[in-house]
Amino acid sequence: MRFGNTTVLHEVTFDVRAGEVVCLLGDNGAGKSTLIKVLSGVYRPTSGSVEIDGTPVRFAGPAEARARGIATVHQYGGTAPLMSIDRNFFLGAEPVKGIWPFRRIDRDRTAAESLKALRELGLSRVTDARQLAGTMSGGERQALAIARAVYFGARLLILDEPTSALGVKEAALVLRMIGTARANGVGVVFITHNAQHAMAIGDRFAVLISGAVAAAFRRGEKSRTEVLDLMAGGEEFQALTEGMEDAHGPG
Ligand SMILES: Nc1ncnc2c1ncn2[C@@H]1O[C@H](COP(=O)(O)OP(=O)(O)OP(=O)(O)O)[C@@H](O)[C@H]1O
Repeated sequence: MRFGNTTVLHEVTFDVRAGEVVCLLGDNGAGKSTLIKVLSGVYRPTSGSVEIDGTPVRFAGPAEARARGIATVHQYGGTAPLMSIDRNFFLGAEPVKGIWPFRRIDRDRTAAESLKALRELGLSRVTDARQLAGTMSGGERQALAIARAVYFGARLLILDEPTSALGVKEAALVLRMIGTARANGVGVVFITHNAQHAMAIGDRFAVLISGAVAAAFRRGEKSRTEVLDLMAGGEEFQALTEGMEDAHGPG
């Protein structure tokens, strides 16, 4: 993928199968966001191709990618805090009742159906779907966005740093929801800076460095330290912590 004279992605071969979680790791500026935008139809690749079921596809825009089952959830979940949980869940696909021109959203059905779906998908703390989404925690909002994608039949779910702003329990909730998506046969691309989160859920891993896939491996093939080092942040982090020990002096 080039922008003018700047090549942001090259040598990126990357595949995701149904029912697996592929973690895309990489430091800031490695090209993760650009890759997501290519996969989700925001950018058309200047060379190379995106294939679904082995057939090359060209998306005119994100709506076309969504129509082919590619759902993208960004860091803050894409939920509207001042809308109720059920409206967020259905977002334009609400069941309606009545006959035109008296058609209206069937609020009882949206509330009941979204609550049932969220509970089946593991969001058990939600008891009233008419509550504002803003009353949910950050992790619950992420989980809601993932649950919605699974419910509406996403085949590929792209998660852009869904756990990076969350505490441990909240991150665990999101990781569980990623597991639910996988169990439902959805292919997941999980973008993260957090090697621990990646290793908790990933089946395969790809490390992106300066726009190229520098390493690709399966679960269990590398230790956490090796992964951290690969993520280019690893060596720097070690140097940084060693530097800090020096700064504290002995004892
Ligand atoms: N539209 C563009 N035009 C020119 N350069 C771009 C464009 N978009 C991104 N880049 C450059 O490409 C590189 C990769 O950017 P990208 O946002 O994909 O990285 P990233 O891995 O997602 O980083 P981060 O974790 O910080 O979001 C950066 O050096 C960025 O400046």
